[in-house]
Amino acid sequence: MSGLLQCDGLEAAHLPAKPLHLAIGIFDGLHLGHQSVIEAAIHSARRCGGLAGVLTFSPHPSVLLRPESPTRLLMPPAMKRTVLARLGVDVLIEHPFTPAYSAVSADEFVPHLRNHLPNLAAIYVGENWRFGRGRTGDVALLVAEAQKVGLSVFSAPRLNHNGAAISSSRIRELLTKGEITAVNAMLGYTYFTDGVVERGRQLGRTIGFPTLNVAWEPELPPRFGVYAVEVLAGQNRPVKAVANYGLRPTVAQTSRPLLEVHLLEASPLAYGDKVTVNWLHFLRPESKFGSLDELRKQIEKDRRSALDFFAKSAGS
Ligand SMILES: Cc1cc2nc3c(=O)[nH]c(=O)nc-3n(C[C@H](O)[C@H](O)[C@H](O)COP(=O)(O)O)c2cc1C
Ligand SMILES: Nc1ncnc2c1ncn2[C@@H]1O[C@H](COP(=O)(O)OP(=O)(O)OP(=O)(O)O)[C@@H](O)[C@H]1O
Repeated sequence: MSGLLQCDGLEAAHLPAKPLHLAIGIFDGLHLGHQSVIEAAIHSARRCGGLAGVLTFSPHPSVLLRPESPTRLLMPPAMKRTVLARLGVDVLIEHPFTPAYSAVSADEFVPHLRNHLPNLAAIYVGENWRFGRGRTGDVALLVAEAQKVGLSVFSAPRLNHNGAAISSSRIRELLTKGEITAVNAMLGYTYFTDGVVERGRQLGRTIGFPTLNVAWEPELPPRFGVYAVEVLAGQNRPVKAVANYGLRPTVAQTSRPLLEVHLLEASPLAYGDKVTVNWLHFLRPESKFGSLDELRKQIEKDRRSALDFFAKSAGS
């Protein structure tokens, strides 16, 4: 099967009659641990001519269970779809996490799945996965319940990074601290922003640093600051750049953060172009300068730091 088939809920999952190898979880960020679960499903599906599926839930359960402080997500649904399609997943089922769904008990979970997915052949989760009302079900119960209806269960060992488990929560925390190198190491791909190039106030070019503004409003903003990034548009090769993400306190009074990209190489980018910005390296926190001249001198240093970063990464 080519392309990602999307289903809006289990009820709407009318799938081709092939064995379904289904990975289950929230999968916010699709980090290396998530990928090991999903890749196991893809691998088995390919071996037996079946379908590789992902069952995920939306909104995040915290919206229902902890409405006073819901989890702010690393990736919007569109970004999740992009990465899943890139991984080679055939089917994505986004099931609404409603009060009724949250009330399904751990014992009822497998029959409930089987009922909606008659071709379900195997379930893929991480070894720490919990399910059912109050998260009372664990992998041992899943295996026992699955056996009763002839399904197999694969549970992936927990993947670590620097001695601690990789998890979406850990990545969220590091992103807000600007630790983009660790974020990228745990994601297994480069954290990215998809957006459209917008016109700025054109002040940048008067101080010698024209910037492209990328329209973007993430649920979980990365740390405000200056980053070495690369910009991709269509099939063009990546363009090296340095970006500021933040409120630009030297020149603006706003509460709406902006991603501004200053290109380090010539490029045909124009307003309205769709771009992907890959976040590679944190250079410094955003700060408020006493004058435009001080800001200009600092941006010149940022340019050099970014060029050094690119020169070093080309040599490594
Ligand atoms: C590499 C880089 C670093 C920046 N750092 C800061 C900063 O630390 N503080 C700040 O107030 N603005 C910072 N800015 C934002 C500038 O104030 C902004 O790009 C400039 O005023 C142009 O804005 P405009 O696109 O709306 O014309 C930075 C911009 C770039 C490209
Ligand atoms: N480090 C990991 N190694 C292997 N599997 C993992 C890892 N982290 C999560 N998984 C598995 O991936 C699936 C989706 O996980 P989920 O998104 O619920 O967890 P998470 O990344 O730990 O998120 P959070 O930090 O928000 O709890 C689950 O089956 C889970 O067990």
